[in-house]
Amino acid sequence: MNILEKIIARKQIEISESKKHKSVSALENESLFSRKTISLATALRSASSPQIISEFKRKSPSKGIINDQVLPENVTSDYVNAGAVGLSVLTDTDFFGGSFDDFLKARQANPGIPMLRKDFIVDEYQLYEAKSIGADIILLIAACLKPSEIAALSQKAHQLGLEVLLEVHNAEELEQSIGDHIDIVGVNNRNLKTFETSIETSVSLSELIPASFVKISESGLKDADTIVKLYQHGYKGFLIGETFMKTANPGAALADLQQDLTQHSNLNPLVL
Ligand SMILES: O=C(O)c1ccccc1NCC(=O)[C@H](O)[C@H](O)COP(=O)(O)O
Repeated sequence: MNILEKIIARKQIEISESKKHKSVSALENESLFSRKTISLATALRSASSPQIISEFKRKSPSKGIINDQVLPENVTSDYVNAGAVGLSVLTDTDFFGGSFDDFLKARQANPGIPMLRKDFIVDEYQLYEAKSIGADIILLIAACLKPSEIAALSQKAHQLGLEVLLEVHNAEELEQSIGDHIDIVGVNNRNLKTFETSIETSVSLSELIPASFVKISESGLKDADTIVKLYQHGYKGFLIGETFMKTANPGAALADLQQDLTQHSNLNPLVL
């Protein structure tokens, strides 16, 4: 089994346990469920410079513990103050050390910013969970869902007012899974078999993504030069976790990157 298969196998068990403990109606009765969601796609579409989606990530299968010394409410507030366009908070516990509690603390501290529930969504029930904790956007990973499942989960997500980020790793996943039901396309630079990251994945897929989609690049992003290069290939957003989280002050690391981006002389996107 590769890592994604292991995560999904565990996730299925977790979902069936969660369903026993909390019904969909109970999730619908949570106070945040009726909250009006905020669009990340709109914020990205209207931006005229590279935008950072900053991730709260305690650990990962590729790196082990990244940072177990910081609090989600502090880090995410610092991210927002440093100019993040959106927040991504891991809610997977077993592989990433995240939780609903982390998400709720981040949401409570930052009521006015789009937040991605970063998890492995394979069941409609998880969309109700996402809505109940105050998420605005959910992730659908093409590598672990059939195109028909992506379409059905997207439709339900939209009914609940959630946006959909489709994550792809290659051209085949992109061609099979993309459709009008997708709000944002994310290209993940991490090879899930080797864990290596290569921004060439984002570069090569950029021209295959129709211009009508807002696109973001995910994983292994470390510096302004790389972000500007990808911005020139049409990426509007950049999902960054480890580069910030591995420092003692993740918010300050984002502020430094923003400063580097501001000073960058080469910010015009390529006309593709
Ligand atoms: O991060 C991992 O090791 C990982 C392993 C298996 C599946 C997913 C994984 N990461 C999820 C992500 O997509 C990243 O957390 C996100 O793109 C941020 O990446 P990074 O900036 O490299 O932390």
